[in-house]
Amino acid sequence: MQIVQQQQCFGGRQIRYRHDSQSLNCSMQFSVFLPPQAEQGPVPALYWLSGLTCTDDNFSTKAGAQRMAAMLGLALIIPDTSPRGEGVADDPQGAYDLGLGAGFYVNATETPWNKHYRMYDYVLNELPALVERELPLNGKRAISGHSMGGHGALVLALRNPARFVSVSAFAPISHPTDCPWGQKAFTAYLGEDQSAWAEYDASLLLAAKGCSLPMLVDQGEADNFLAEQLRPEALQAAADVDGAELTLRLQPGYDHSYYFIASFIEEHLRFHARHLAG
Ligand SMILES: N[C@@H](CCC(=O)N[C@@H](CS)C(=O)NCC(=O)O)C(=O)O
Repeated sequence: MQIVQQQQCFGGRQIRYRHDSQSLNCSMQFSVFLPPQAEQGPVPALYWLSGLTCTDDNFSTKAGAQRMAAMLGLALIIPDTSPRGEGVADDPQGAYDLGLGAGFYVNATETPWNKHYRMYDYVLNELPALVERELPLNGKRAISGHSMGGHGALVLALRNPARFVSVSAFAPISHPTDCPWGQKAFTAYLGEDQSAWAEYDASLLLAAKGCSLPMLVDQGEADNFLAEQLRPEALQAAADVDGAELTLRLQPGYDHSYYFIASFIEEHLRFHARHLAG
């Protein structure tokens, strides 16, 4: 992997890398924050998955996570939200919620998407193997994300609890099989047969399998997408069935933006650092 850009930040380093991804079959960029502690020895990592229309840049420049990550000694690993580049399929209408910037963290099975859209494998396997080989990371991982990325974080953790110590989300798409964003993306990427969709629905996964990981979810009550797209009550109902360790907090007045994320990221970082230290 090659360094594209590098800045000092809170005594650590904010770095953007480019590499050839085998799972996505294209060249990809991702960003990393290495805290000052990484100069002394390997540190744990928080993976951050962004939402629709984002790249690795949104979280890096808008969330203000680096100050607290530097204090806590946490690395931040920030992938892009879809495969990119020439030859990578996009929505023919150029919609923001399908194709580029909208990979939904699934392994697509339908053409033309199945050539590149394998973000599930990328985030679960390829990216951790790469950064843990190349960077001073100790192999302990937590995962978080926003909206589509909150969905990705929950699904990855619920399906692979041994890979992560904790999971959190901001305004996650909690029940994608039952909302317009999820139904549109899953129909395109996974096909009409809805039996394949359940593996990528956090509420269905939680109801079916339970979860032993600590889960923290923040949701703004003034979020325009709350009722139609995000459905946190479905996640809460699933957690209630098996007594999963979910803390769902409704935050009055907050919308869907990075101002909301910036307001609560410190608490999420402290939550993950507590579990990563154990
Ligand atoms: N209104 C937006 C919907 C997409 C959106 O809200 N994206 C969220 C994630 S779901 C985001 O983080 N946007 C980028 C940003 O705020 O920096 C649009 O049409 O572009």
